[in-house]
Amino acid sequence: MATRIRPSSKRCAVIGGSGFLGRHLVEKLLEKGYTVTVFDIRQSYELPGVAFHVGDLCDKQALLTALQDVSLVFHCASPAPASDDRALFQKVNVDGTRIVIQACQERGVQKLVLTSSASVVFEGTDIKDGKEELPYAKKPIDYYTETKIQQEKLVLEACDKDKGFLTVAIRPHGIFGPQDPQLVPILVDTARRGKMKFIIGDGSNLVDFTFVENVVHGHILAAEHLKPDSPLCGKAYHITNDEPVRFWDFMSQVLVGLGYDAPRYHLPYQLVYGIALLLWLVALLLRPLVRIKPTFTPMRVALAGTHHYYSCARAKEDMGYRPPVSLKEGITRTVESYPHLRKGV
Ligand SMILES: NC(=O)C1=CN([C@@H]2O[C@H](COP(=O)(O)OP(=O)(O)OC[C@H]3O[C@@H](n4cnc5c(N)ncnc54)[C@H](O)[C@@H]3O)[C@@H](O)[C@H]2O)C=CC1
Ligand SMILES: CC(C)CCC[C@@H](C)[C@H]1CC[C@H]2C3=C(CC[C@]12C)[C@@]1(C)CCC(=O)C[C@@H]1CC3
Repeated sequence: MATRIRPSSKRCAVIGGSGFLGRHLVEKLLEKGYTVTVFDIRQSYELPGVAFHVGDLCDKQALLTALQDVSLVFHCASPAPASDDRALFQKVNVDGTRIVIQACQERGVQKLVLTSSASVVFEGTDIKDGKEELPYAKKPIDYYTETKIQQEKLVLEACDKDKGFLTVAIRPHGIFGPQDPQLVPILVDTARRGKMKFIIGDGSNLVDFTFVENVVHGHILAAEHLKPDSPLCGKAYHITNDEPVRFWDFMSQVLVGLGYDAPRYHLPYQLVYGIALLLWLVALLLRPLVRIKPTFTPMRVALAGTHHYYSCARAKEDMGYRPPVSLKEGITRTVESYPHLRKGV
């Protein structure tokens, strides 16, 4: 009788592996002896031993080809939050994630680890030491968050021990580190245009910024602890640096590290949020004629002016998570990795 040979548990695929988090994850997986396939709409680098499949995750056939003999899938693909494109978020994060789940099941993949976001519970008001039990945001702050909620629900509901298909969601927050295309580049661009002089609110709001290697560590721990009898099945986990920091202190440390002045003048939060909302509406109305991309979007202003930090006690308890890199060390390594963004360069 022919027996089906299960693929090795060290054969994995990283969907979105050409991105910021994806690439760091791929490098660490290789270091740990995994065989890695990357599936992404673009190929942004080359690495010996990594098989690249360029394709759209909405294309099931392309996914089925890439997932052959793979037992573990990390899904960390998403359109960038800044794209603010409702149809694209729906297509990739929701419809595309359904296709990822189907392709995994058809290919006999045993474990699916989703990169979700701690923002799935954020509605623009303070969250202090937020636990995973917090309800999903009823009024998500933007289309990106709205579809990340639906994506996470789809993946967690697909967990089925009887069918041998296990799922878990990692919720990182404010990922930063070398090669990040978002946080530091946007910050420096705003500073170069003379717009980083102001602190929104009183500057005392605490938030999580998480070094990318810690987020990678959380993903790999989750994959390795995800077993039929483990508490991880079908659950979400916050992965943070476990060192909440004042939003404006973090911004100032990065800016000063790169030779720019720290923001100094305070502006009332409600006023800036109102202006950002107005600009966003104007940009939306003018979209058929001209594409305007405001720097201070309502989402960014809300993130800059409220408390939003999360407890990672569940990850500590269930998978022994401890952040390997401190915030101080993470900031130093990040600043050193952007010599081209230094003031005057
Ligand atoms: N950067 C952050 O602060 C946070 C990010 N996340 C999540 O982490 C994940 C990774 O984010 P980053 O690395 O920051 O973003 P990124 O933009 O650097 O990487 C995303 C990757 O997904 C790929 N992709 C997009 N659409 C695709 C499609 N249709 N088919 C195949 N590949 C596609 C992109 O080409 C890109 O390489 C995302 O799911 C994001 O929602 C969660 C919390 C915070
Ligand atoms: C212009 C300034 C007020 C702010 C500049 C920095 C911002 C670009 C970043 C500060 C917090 C970041 C953040 C994200 C993107 C970049 C920031 C807004 C996310 C929205 C990325 C995707 C997520 O899932 C949540 C993140 C929260 C923090």
